[in-house]
Amino acid sequence: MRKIEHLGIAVKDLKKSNELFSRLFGKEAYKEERVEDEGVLTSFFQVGDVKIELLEATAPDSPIAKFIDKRAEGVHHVAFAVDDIYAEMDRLKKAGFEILNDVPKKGADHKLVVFLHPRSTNGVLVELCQDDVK
Ligand SMILES: CC[C@@H](C(=O)O)C(=O)SCCNC(=O)CCNC(=O)[C@H](O)C(C)(C)COP(=O)(O)OP(=O)(O)OC[C@H]1O[C@@H](n2cnc3c(N)ncnc32)[C@H](O)[C@@H]1OP(=O)(O)O
Ligand SMILES: [Co+2]
Repeated sequence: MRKIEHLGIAVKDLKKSNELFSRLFGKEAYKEERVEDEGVLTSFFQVGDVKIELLEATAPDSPIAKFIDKRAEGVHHVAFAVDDIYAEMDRLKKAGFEILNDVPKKGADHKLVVFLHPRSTNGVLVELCQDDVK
């Protein structure tokens, strides 16, 4: 794992949270992107080397809707940049972590992503992302 690539923050209302985080960072989100397969609408802010990904649910069964129902708005996941996602999945599987998807999925902002179940990572949902060159 090279570095923290982004922090994912679950929000109820992306428009309102975009305004709030724009005031916090003193700049606008650089993009918004819908990821239908994850049931989310996202926006991204660049803060130094790290990105902040805001996530609003677009369906009631979206992981973001379930998270906010059970808990509250707030930090939802930590995403780490990797160079070879298959090698990292293999390493983590052998090290006893529970990988949630066998095949990397298309994430937002030109990434291939996989998730580790929070029950295998001290309650923190971990995402691995690799640049999607296609
Ligand atoms: C935009 C694409 C991508 C990117 O490019 O960056 C994204 O970031 S998409 C982000 C949204 N997608 C995901 O989160 C996919 C991975 N998550 C999952 O597969 C599921 O959310 C889950 C982690 C397997 C949980 O699903 P499920 O078992 O159906 O939900 P429950 O609500 O029943 O929760 C079970 C259990 O897990 C706890 N939980 C859920 N989410 C989190 C979380 N983000 N961090 C920590 N813990 C989490 C939840 O509280 C339950 O715990 P208990 O109540 O103690 O059983
Ligand atoms: Co993410």
